[in-house]
Amino acid sequence: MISSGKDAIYSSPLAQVSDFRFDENVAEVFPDMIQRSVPGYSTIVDAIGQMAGKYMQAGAQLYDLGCSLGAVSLAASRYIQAPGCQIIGVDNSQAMIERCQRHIQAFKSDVPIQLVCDDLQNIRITNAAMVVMNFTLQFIAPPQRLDILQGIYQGLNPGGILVLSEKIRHPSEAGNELLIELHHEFKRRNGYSELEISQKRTALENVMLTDSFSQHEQRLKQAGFSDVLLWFKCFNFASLVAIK
Ligand SMILES: C[S@@+](CC[C@H](N)C(=O)[O-])C[C@H]1O[C@@H](n2cnc3c(N)ncnc32)[C@H](O)[C@@H]1O
Ligand SMILES: O=C(O)C(=O)C[C@]1(C(=O)O)C=C[C@@H](O)C=C1
Repeated sequence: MISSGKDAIYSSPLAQVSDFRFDENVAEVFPDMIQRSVPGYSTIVDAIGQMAGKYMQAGAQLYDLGCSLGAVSLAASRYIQAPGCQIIGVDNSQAMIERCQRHIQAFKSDVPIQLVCDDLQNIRITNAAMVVMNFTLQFIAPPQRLDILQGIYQGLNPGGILVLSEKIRHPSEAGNELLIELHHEFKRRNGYSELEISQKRTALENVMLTDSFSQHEQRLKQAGFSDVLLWFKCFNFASLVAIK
């Protein structure tokens, strides 16, 4: 593993909080940031690996869209047993892809992992037994989300799955506020200050637009998926499996 630091990006008062970007500063502290920000992150990544062990068929591809530092790709590579598989990790952040390459080299995966630095919307999915978007779709402009899911559906082999993890919004205001408060308390317990929590919330406001569970379910069905299941939820973080 290459060295990575502690997330202190929002720890000092900023004159103006700019929109959140997956740049060099974020890439450098990303393992710490995501672990302390997303309840159940390690559980989710490991379970996605287990699903790769079950669903990957001989000669098929797994796409990890918005792969960041490759946590999902590496977890999948530890569980895949089927011969001749390939993992394709895609991210449009150069800083993430460069670090991801170093992580993967350090790990020496048995399954080949190919990295592509591009907008995931330019990637044609083919011969896929599994596609993963682990906290990535939330960063795509809402009008483009259905198109992306349709492309994934078309590129999946019969019986293939999409794992979609997202921060979600509860439809009622009171219910949503409760989930947000529980999430903020999770962050406090992981050492984030009120200033860090509020400045990051501002930074994410325009770039991370969340949908409700039923919006996700409806869109996945509209894209063609025959079954959609919620397999993980903690506060306002959820992970779904959509089966072709
Ligand atoms: C929250 S992180 C994903 C975490 C990662 N999947 C994991 O499990 O550790 C979101 C990632 O999606 C990438 N991303 C956002 N929009 C993208 C796009 N249009 N195309 C490709 N990657 C994108 C970001 O650069 C970032 O690395
Ligand atoms: O920190 C938050 O409040 C988040 O919403 C978490 C979240 C995510 O869901 O992707 C946002 C940005 C960072 O990439 C890490 C985690």
